[in-house]
Amino acid sequence: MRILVSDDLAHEGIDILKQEFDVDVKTSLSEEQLMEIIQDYDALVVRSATKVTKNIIDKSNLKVIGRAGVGVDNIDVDSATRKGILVVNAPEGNTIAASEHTVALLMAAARNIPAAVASLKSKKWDRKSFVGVELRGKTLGVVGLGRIGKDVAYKAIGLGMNVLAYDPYVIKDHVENIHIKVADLETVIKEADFITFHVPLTKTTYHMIDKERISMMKDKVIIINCARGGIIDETALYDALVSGKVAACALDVFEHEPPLESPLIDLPNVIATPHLGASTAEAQVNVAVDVAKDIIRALKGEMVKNPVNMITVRPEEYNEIKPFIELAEKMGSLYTQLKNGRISEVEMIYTGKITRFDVKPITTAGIKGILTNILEIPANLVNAYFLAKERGIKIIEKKISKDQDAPGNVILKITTDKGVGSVSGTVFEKNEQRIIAVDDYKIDLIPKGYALMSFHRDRPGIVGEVGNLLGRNDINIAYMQLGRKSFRGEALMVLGTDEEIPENVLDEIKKIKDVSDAVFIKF
Ligand SMILES: NC(=O)C1=CN([C@@H]2O[C@H](COP(=O)(O)OP(=O)(O)OC[C@H]3O[C@@H](n4cnc5c(N)ncnc54)[C@H](O)[C@@H]3O)[C@@H](O)[C@H]2O)C=CC1
Ligand SMILES: O=C(O)C(=O)COP(=O)(O)O
Repeated sequence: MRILVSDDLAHEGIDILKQEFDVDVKTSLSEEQLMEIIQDYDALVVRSATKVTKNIIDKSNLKVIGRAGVGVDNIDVDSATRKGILVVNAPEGNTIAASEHTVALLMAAARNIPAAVASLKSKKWDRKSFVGVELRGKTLGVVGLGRIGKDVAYKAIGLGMNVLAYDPYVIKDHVENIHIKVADLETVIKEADFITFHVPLTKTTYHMIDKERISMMKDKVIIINCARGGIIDETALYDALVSGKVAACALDVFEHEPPLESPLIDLPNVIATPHLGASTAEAQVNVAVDVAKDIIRALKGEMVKNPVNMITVRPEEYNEIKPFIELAEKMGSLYTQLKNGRISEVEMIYTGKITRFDVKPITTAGIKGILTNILEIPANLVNAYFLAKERGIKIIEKKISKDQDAPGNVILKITTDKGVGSVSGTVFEKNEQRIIAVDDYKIDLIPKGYALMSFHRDRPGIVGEVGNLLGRNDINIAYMQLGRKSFRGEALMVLGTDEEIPENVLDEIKKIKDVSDAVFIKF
């Protein structure tokens, strides 16, 4: 397998990748250049410079895209997800670097440090022009209270600041215990003397600070943005810096990078660094190593640590749910091999001890199994939900957790325009997977290898007739299962076979008296 690294990555990460796979490092490629070579690679590793566009993704045969850092706004994650390409990032390794850079910018802006340095270096001894403001006792507004925002808040509290934060996704009580006051966005921007941003760039956060919101801020506010350009409308910010509404701002990030044409960087009250938040020796090693390890896990088909577009399984739960993930996929695949019809709803019902866990990965695997036989695009655990949603399939997940000590059971119920059908499965001790029912037929089937499933009316001799026919065609029977609704009533026969059953033999089976259907199943 081949890996392309298209941005600067610390050699510690590249060394890890090289131990397992072929690695090429080619940086500063244009979209066209990347499109020309991307088909040759299974994995792509980027930082923020490479824009991983839909065009690149569509051209690629990538299995995984790794982001050595946090923000994935330079990757078209939706296009990757649709194609079943896993996206991973390295969200922990640069928290401290970004948080320390934020504090550095905060202090530099409060004390006019860059301008004062430049003045002295131009041989001027000017002390009057650079009188600053103190941080102690002032209010720092923190927008986005994730890893970096929280760390900045702790540091600000250490500097004697009051912290007022806005993050609609954090639990208020939890952070207020640690002296961070939480409020809505308007209150934060109205009351803060300094405002710092630590939200990802998304459709919701794009231009969340515009002309109107700037007008609500205190006069002479100082703004720090070490998160993403695009969160603040740069034209509105420019006007406010010129008018003096905003006293100063410190920017590490810009809507278009490099921002060499941006009038913002020429303003005297703007401090600007070239996206250096994560650029410390320590952070670069951390993120390169973290992303390299996840790329290797992904290429080896193992569970990754930092998926962006796939459900995470907690490592301590993985061993418990893994056999159910495998089983659910086989149940889904069995269903769509056995029956057809336009699927409108998939319901996964869980009982017994599996209900103690997060079952979403199992549901996803069931959907993957269903879609694998009916879609052109290969379904996998990354795109299964997405593809199902795109086809208008409603997905319901239900846990019936009355007896959490009973063996775990999964029922997959599928509604189509031809009716409702189901497959049930369980996992015994030692992770033995079994399919225990198809519709109302009770069976006990190990979902492995090949099987013939035939529906017939129960009568003496019918099993022998099917067996004989397979024998005549040199198809060996490995095991047999019979499920019937009633004595001499409708029945389902499952014959495990060592060989594949060709179409013509299936047709002959279907012609046997009282056989209503016969399907060859591959697990
Ligand atoms: N300048 C640089 O070099 C670096 C910049 N970054 C940027 O910083 C961002 C934050 O990084 P982390 O703290 O590690 O991410 P994180 O995911 O831990 O935190 C982001 C926080 O933003 C919150 N959030 C999301 N949407 C929001 C909204 N509409 N309003 C308010 N809060 C919202 C989330 O609830 C979360 O708590 C990254 O997404 C990245 O864009 C990260 C590292 C380095
Ligand atoms: O991790 C992030 O989100 C960053 O913005 C860091 O970007 P970089 O890897 O230094 O180009």
